[in-house]
Amino acid sequence: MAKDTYFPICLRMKGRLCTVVGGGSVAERKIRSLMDTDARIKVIAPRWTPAITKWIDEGLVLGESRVYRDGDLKGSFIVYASTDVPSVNEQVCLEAEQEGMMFNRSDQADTGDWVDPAVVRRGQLAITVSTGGASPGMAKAIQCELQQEYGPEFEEALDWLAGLRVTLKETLADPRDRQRILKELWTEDTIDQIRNGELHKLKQKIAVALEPGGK
Ligand SMILES: C[C@@]1(CC(=O)O)c2cc3[nH]c(cc4nc(cc5[nH]c(cc(n2)[C@H]1CCC(=O)O)[C@@](C)(CC(=O)O)[C@@H]5CCC(=O)O)C(CC(=O)O)=C4CCC(=O)O)c(CCC(=O)O)c3CC(=O)O
Ligand SMILES: NC(=O)C1=CN([C@@H]2O[C@H](COP(=O)(O)OP(=O)(O)OC[C@H]3O[C@@H](n4cnc5c(N)ncnc54)[C@H](O)[C@@H]3O)[C@@H](O)[C@H]2O)C=CC1
Repeated sequence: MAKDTYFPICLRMKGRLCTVVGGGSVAERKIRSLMDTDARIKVIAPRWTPAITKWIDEGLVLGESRVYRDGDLKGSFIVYASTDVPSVNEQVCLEAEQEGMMFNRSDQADTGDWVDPAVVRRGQLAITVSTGGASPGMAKAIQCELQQEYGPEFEEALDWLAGLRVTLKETLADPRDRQRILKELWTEDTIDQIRNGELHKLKQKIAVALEPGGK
């Protein structure tokens, strides 16, 4: 049978309620990932890991210390069914489906609305890897490689690029002018220059392009 092809998008999570049912190592990983965003996070489980306990104590996560009950998902934007009991996960997914909420089922790759990718974050840069459930181990291995290849210098470079874009929008009225200048940046060696911490070389390219009569 043909495999599903998943559609990658980046969701805006600010203020949205995400409910995680289950409090084990998988739930912990899902919550850790949600905590990179400004989502509101609720976890429902009779027992949870020390890391989850700490987040609840710190007020970063709302904890309901009990088994899942029908109706628990009220108000959720997205839902994780992440217990180690398949019949419970099934119930959670059923409620989510009835309520029209998107859900992820941790114990079944091909059930649910999405699968989580492995992510490397460098500030606003998010590099995601997905094998669509075929091999989470491979996704993780590629994530480890990308972590080495794309270090913290990419966060700094992206901050600068974002600022540059804002400035150009403010100072150059014609979008074609902005595009011409920004295209000058992206030559074969730009990524290596960022990697080598040579942001000044990017700044130089922009300065040249901005000169009167510049390229
Ligand atoms: C479908 C998916 C659903 C979902 O969770 O969204 C899913 C499902 C399952 N994972 C299983 C096993 C493992 N998962 C990991 C690791 C990660 N799993 C993640 C995502 C996903 N896992 C989604 C698909 C992603 C994709 O394919 O690209 C990552 C990328 C992100 C994250 O979880 O946030 C995170 C790595 C990144 C990180 O750590 O940051 C490891 C490796 C390890 O832990 O070292 C193992 C053991 C090795 C192995 O099996 O390869 C099992 C089998 C359980 C069993 O055998 O019983 C199932 C259930 C099934 O296959 O049905
Ligand atoms: N998506 C992924 O990356 C992976 C998924 N899995 C799958 O995810 C499942 C969970 O894995 P772990 O977190 O390692 O299990 P775990 O055993 O560490 O944690 C299970 C959690 O579910 C809670 N729970 C049990 N019954 C519940 C109920 N009725 N209501 C609410 N919470 C309940 C437990 O209190 C516990 O917090 C595994 O069974 C496996 O099938 C496993 C490895 C990776």
